[in-house]
Amino acid sequence: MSELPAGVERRAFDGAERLATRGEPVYGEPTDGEWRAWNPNRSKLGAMLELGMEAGLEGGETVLYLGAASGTTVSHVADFAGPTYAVEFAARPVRDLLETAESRDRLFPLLKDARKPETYAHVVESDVDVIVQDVATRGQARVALENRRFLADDGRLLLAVKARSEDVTREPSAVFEDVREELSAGYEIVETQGLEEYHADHLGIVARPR
Ligand SMILES: C[S@@+](CC[C@H](N)C(=O)[O-])C[C@H]1O[C@@H](n2cnc3c(N)ncnc32)[C@H](O)[C@@H]1O
Repeated sequence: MSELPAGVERRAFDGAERLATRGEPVYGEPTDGEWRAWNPNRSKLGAMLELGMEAGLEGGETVLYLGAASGTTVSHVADFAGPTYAVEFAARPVRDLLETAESRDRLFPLLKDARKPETYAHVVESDVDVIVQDVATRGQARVALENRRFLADDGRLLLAVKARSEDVTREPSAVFEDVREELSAGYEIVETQGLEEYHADHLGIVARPR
């Protein structure tokens, strides 16, 4: 089991041990004082941590988060990380994301398309420590490759691949194999693990830039 980053703890909520961060609640999750439970069923990164994947997070990192939606996961990230740039291209969830960011001064929502990194390259600092990606769109490997330019040489990609977003008709394992293959053009894969305990047909990938 890899260690949890500083600022993420296992704590008891109603008698059950759960991951938790400190911050304002966002999606109706249980709280205990300033701690809020991190629901792995609603968060691929939460599932990756729950499963003990080698995310390499220590806390305080600079993060580029792709596919932030309304902020369920990125709010937890901004609770323990440093500057957290949250890219989401759908206007509606970004409205909620902006609200989430009000109580988090290290969270920077960006209404941008993750396939067009040149449109936010002037905002996101270079050499980020971590890219977290959960875009649920076709071309997930390409998105990771195109955003690699932001990642420090010793940085990490924490990627959740949704098989059905690539092709609903194919076997997830075949889709995952293709994604791994395509990713290898720019990344060395450190670890993969199926997330099905929490998210059907999703693969968690930890990778380093080549
Ligand atoms: C599964 S949801 C993300 C959930 C979120 N990561 C969480 O855990 O709270 C996928 C999101 O990716 C967004 N998305 C898909 N393609 C995108 C793109 N090219 N650029 C930015 N966001 C994208 C969708 O609008 C959607 O909100």
